[in-house]
Amino acid sequence: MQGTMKQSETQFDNEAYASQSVVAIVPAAGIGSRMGANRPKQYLPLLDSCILGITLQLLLDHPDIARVVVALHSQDQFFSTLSQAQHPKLHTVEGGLERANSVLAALQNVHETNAWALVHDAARPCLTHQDIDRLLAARQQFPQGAILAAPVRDTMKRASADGCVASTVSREALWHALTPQLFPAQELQRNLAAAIAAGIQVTDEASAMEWAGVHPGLVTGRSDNIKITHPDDLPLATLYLRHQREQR
Ligand SMILES: Nc1ccn([C@@H]2O[C@H](COP(=O)(O)OP(=O)(O)OP(=O)(O)O)[C@@H](O)[C@H]2O)c(=O)n1
Ligand SMILES: C[C@](O)(CO)[C@H](O)COP(=O)(O)O
Repeated sequence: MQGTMKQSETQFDNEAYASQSVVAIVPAAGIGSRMGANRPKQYLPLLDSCILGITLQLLLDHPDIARVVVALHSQDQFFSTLSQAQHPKLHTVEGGLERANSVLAALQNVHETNAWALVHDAARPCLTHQDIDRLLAARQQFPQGAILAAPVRDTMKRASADGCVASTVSREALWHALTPQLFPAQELQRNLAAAIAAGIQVTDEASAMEWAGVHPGLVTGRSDNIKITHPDDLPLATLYLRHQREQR
């Protein structure tokens, strides 16, 4: 579709999108139970900062991101120590019990007309501006919204209850959902609120949009955009970030 667009149409879209704010939403209210550390994982040291500090700086530095709204745990004791805490583009809200509640709380702070919400996990500090740019550009092809995702690489198995292989699942059309996920903010807020109220399990923003009948676009993202979940993800993220900084 993009390939068949006339230059004047592309220019029109670029100008139209330029007048619409992009607000980054960062769910950072989790406790990091799988990490098993002595503090919420987003505050664990990473290079010269911590996981959340690196994620926020990356988003604050992007020229197309107007504001960053971060959802924090009600008992958060660490955020005020970050060098980004007083940044004029940064706003905080109190998160909720599940990730989806935290995202919804942050979306309620978005009042800009026709804003786009770019939702990104605090726990994914290895995101690059290159991937953000690719996702923002995809609004032309996917005006309903899109997510970064990675095609499944390995042979996939379905397990049976006894822990054996029940079958091999075709990986043909399977993707890993990553973040950021980009949607019109008002629609996302409406669909997320409705999905939560209906008791639907919403593990990412696309799930809420899918539940409302929307088919978000899939935009191939870099495989180093990992979510730090378990202890052995931290050295991997350190390695990826060092490599990215060497490439700059
Ligand atoms: N109630 C919650 C739960 C999670 N998150 C955030 O959502 C992102 C993805 O969640 P996950 O990696 O699962 O983080 P945790 O919930 O902290 O980890 P765990 O499931 O191991 O406890 C993280 O940035 C986390 O801080 C949130 O804002 N509010
Ligand atoms: C949104 C997400 O990062 C997409 O991969 C993920 O679903 C959220 O974290 P969780 O570990 O699935 O709770």
